[in-house]
Amino acid sequence: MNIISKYFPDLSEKQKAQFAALYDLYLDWNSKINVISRKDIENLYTHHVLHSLGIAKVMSFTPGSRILDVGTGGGFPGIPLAILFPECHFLLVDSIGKKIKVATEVATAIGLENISFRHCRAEEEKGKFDFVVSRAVMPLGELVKIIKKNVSHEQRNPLPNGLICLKGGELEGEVAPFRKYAEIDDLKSFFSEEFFETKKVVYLPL
Ligand SMILES: C[S@@+](CC[C@H](N)C(=O)[O-])C[C@H]1O[C@@H](n2cnc3c(N)ncnc32)[C@H](O)[C@@H]1O
Repeated sequence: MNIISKYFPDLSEKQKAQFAALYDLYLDWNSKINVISRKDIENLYTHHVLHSLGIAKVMSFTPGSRILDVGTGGGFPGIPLAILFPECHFLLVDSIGKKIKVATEVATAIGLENISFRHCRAEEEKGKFDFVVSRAVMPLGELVKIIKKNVSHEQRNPLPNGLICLKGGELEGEVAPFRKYAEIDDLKSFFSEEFFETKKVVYLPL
C-alpha cells in the first residue's frame, strides 16, 4: 500500500483507507471467485492497483468526467481510478457476471459512491462517456470498433475525449493503424519497479 502513497503523495485519509482495505477484500473474494491469478495476489498493489493508476499519470480527469471501464474483470483499472478521482463517475462493465459481482462487492465494502456496474458485453452498452479505459481485454483495433459509439463529442478535459488503454509488450502491429494520432507513454518513466519496464499507456483521441 505504501507504494501507492509513494507515487500519489496527495491522497486524503479516506483515499488511503480505501486503498489499504483492498488487500484483504481481494484476498477474500479471490479465494471464492478468481479475478487475479492466485500467485499474483501478493503483488496486488504493484501489479494491479498501481498499474491501473498509470492512467492517471497521463490523464488527470476533470471533475464531472464520465469514464467507462470495458472488461473490468474484478475492477481494474476502474476501482483504483474511482478511488483516485472521487469527483468523476465510473461505469464498469464485464460480460462475466461473477467478476462484476466481485468488483461490486469490493466497491461497496470501501464505500465508493462514484461508481456503478453493469453485467453486459461492451457491444450492448449505449451510454456516452468522456473516456473509455481498459486493461488486457482485446486488441486495440477491435476495442476501437466497439467503443467508438460510447465516446461523447462534448469536451470537458484539456485533452480530447477518447480511449486510454494499459498495454504490455510488443505493440507496434496493434498501434500501426492509429499511429498518426495515438500517444504512447512508457510507465517506466513514472514508476521505477521492474514490473513496469515494458508496460505502456496508449491514448487514442476519438
Ligand atoms: C483478462 S481479463 C482483464 C480484466 C481486468 N481488466 C484486469 O485487467 O484485471 C479480460 C476481461 O474482459 C472481459 N471481456 C472480454 N470481452 C468483453 C466484451 N466484449 N464486453 C465486456 N467484457 C469483455 C472478460 O469477461 C474478462 O473479464
